[in-house]
Amino acid sequence: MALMLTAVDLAFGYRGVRVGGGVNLAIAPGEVFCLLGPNGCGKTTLFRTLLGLLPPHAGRVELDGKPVAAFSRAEFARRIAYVPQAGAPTFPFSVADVVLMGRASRIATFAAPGPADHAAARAALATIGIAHLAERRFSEVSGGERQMTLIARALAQEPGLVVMDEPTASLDFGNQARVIAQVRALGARGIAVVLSTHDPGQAFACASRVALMRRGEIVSLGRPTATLKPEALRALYGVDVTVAWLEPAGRRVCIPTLE
Ligand SMILES: Nc1ncnc2c1ncn2[C@@H]1O[C@H](COP(=O)(O)OP(=O)(O)OP(=O)(O)O)[C@@H](O)[C@H]1O
Repeated sequence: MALMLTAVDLAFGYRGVRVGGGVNLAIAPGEVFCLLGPNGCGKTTLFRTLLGLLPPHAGRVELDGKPVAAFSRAEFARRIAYVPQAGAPTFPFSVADVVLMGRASRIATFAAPGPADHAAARAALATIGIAHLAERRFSEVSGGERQMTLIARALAQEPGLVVMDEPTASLDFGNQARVIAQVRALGARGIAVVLSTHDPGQAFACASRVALMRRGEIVSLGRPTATLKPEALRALYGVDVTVAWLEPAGRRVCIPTLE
């Protein structure tokens, strides 16, 4: 399902606390949009506002030209999935049950999940490569495995767009690569992804566009090669950065230049 998420002159924050503003965005169908910025700059707060979980302080968020507030949560969830930062879990469900919960917006009230829902959940587990965890308790798998489970849940939802808040945080080297490959695969299947990360190199690996956020404002936005310049990254993070084309990888990489 191709859809378009837009933010117009958006200001965002918490009750009585403005975190950022002046945000204008249009996420196109199937694009991978990466948000970079230092700790505390407002990435999560912006995402929660785009998802309609926090009311805008000013401006508006629209989905296919309609205000997000005009959608019921179920209508919204059939279009947009959210992969939050994997926090400490409290519920004693199995991994398979958590993934099946991604189907909730597609199941009639009071109805049980049907064969198509179980099949979608199984397919999502297999795509993410965690079918072997299906019967384990969500509260007893590792932080990385929980993150992979939440990504599988988003896939089972069959959305047009997935918002992922630092999806590679707490993942080991291999799982980071698998998640970024999965992000690329979603984009290739026409599912848009909006993700935040602390690794600018990941934007080169998967993003069609990247935005740099500083103190709640987007200070630069464009294609990764045009936006992720050493000077811009230095201004953003306060460290010297080397950006270089790495022939064997077939893409640019980005590393801090240590003194
Ligand atoms: N519930 C809240 N009420 C008030 N202020 C909050 C709340 N949650 C976060 N903040 C503040 O909002 C600002 C932006 O936080 P946010 O979590 O959006 O940053 P972030 O860019 O996602 O950070 P990180 O990269 O560390 O995850 C911070 O100053 C934070 O302290």
